[in-house]
Amino acid sequence: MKPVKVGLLGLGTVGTGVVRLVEGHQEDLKSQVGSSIVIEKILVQNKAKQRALHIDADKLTEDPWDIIRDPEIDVVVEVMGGIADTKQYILEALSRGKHVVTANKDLMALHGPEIIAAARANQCDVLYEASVAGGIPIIRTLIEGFSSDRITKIMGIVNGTTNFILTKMSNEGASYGDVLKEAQQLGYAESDPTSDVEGLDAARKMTILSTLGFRANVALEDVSVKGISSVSQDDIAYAKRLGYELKLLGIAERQDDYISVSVEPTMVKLSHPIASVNGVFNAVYVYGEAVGETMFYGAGAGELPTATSVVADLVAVVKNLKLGVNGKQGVTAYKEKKLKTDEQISAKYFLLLHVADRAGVLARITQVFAEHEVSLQSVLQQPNPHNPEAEIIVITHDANKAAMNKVLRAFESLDVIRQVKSVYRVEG
Ligand SMILES: NC(=O)C1=CN([C@@H]2O[C@H](COP(=O)(O)OP(=O)(O)OC[C@H]3O[C@@H](n4cnc5c(N)ncnc54)[C@H](OP(=O)(O)O)[C@@H]3O)[C@@H](O)[C@H]2O)C=CC1
Ligand SMILES: N[C@@H](CC=O)C(=O)O
Repeated sequence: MKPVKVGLLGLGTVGTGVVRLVEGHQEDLKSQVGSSIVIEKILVQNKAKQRALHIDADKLTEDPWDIIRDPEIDVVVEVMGGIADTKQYILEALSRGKHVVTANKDLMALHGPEIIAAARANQCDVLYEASVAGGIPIIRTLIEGFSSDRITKIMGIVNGTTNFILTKMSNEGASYGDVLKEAQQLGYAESDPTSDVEGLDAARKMTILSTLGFRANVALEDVSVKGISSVSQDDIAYAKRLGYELKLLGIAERQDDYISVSVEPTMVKLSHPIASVNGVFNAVYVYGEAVGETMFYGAGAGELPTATSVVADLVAVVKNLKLGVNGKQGVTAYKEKKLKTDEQISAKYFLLLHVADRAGVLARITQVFAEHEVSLQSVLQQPNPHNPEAEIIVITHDANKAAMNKVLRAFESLDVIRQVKSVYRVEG
């Protein structure tokens, strides 16, 4: 078979890893697919920029159409990021019969169905394994490994930057700002790290995972999102004292065909395997009705881990080329989603309340929970280290989200409560 020619859009953290793997593992790749894989041209923003790798100058271009419109290019690998321009390049590449591999979760979460339909119409592959959980092959696992099962829960640490930050805050007492800078230097964070710390990156990944896992048309706006920017050292310390780690979790659940998807900082019981997933590592816990509990673990971001997923997709495209089956994989039709109401969403909650330190306070607070039928697992009252008043820590039993919201609204007008300091979901 003649060499397969690749046009690479982007030569940053991930693009550099892709070049290293394709060049460094060339013989091994060739032995798997029967032809060499050649990176023919590379799109960058600035050809004059110093690069971590030596690349022949004539391979670099600042004009995307040099790649998209080149009839010699068989596969476009998109690792430049962004949405509007990238979508245009990918759709044009597909219309010209080129296969596409992308690491772009922003694009796939928003426009995945349209891009996949365009690929199918042109009998092309569009593969996006690296878009979720970096080096963990979770997308292929959900599509193929779970094809015989019915998944009811997908829960994961799917953002490496925030897990890196929370781990360093928890284990080393490091400051949020310093660790975020370190994550940026290590190439983990998005070009605008707001999408990492505010949970949007994780929400995009959970949109992709829940669409594939539940085989339903979940959209980004269906995901309720809260990030970690308001998590304090105090919250982390309390979590630890009570036997939990605070993690940014994506949680997708299905019950009787009703779905909920959220991203939120969550107290995870230390005995749950997700609690010990640290640093830039990601983990995705999947519960299938038949298989029971499973968990997939690995590096969630960074040059080579992410590049392994991109290059594995490239290998899959070339194998499909050999078999003449491009554009024929994947789920052909997703079910119309049904979203759970707040009354149908059930979880345990942790609350940290700053309260007046006087007789009867605890009774008035527990009364509010009782009025809304939220039952309590544990209640702890102690002096508040920051002022002369007191703190109450409550962990509820499973409660529906609507009832919890009513409790929180009632607390706004309860004079004995000075401040609802923190509210977190609890898992495990
Ligand atoms: N970093 C990671 O760990 C992971 C990243 N991803 C995704 O992979 C993609 C790439 O991420 P990453 O490698 O970190 O990004 P970087 O910012 O490190 O690299 C982006 C690359 O694309 C080029 N580029 C960006 N915009 C343009 C443009 N408009 N025209 C031409 N070239 C452009 C840049 O050129 P130049 O070099 O000249 O600036 C650079 O080479 C993103 O979608 C990201 O979300 C997915 C999983 C993990
Ligand atoms: N910024 C992302 C990169 C990988 O998707 C993360 O931190 O997980």
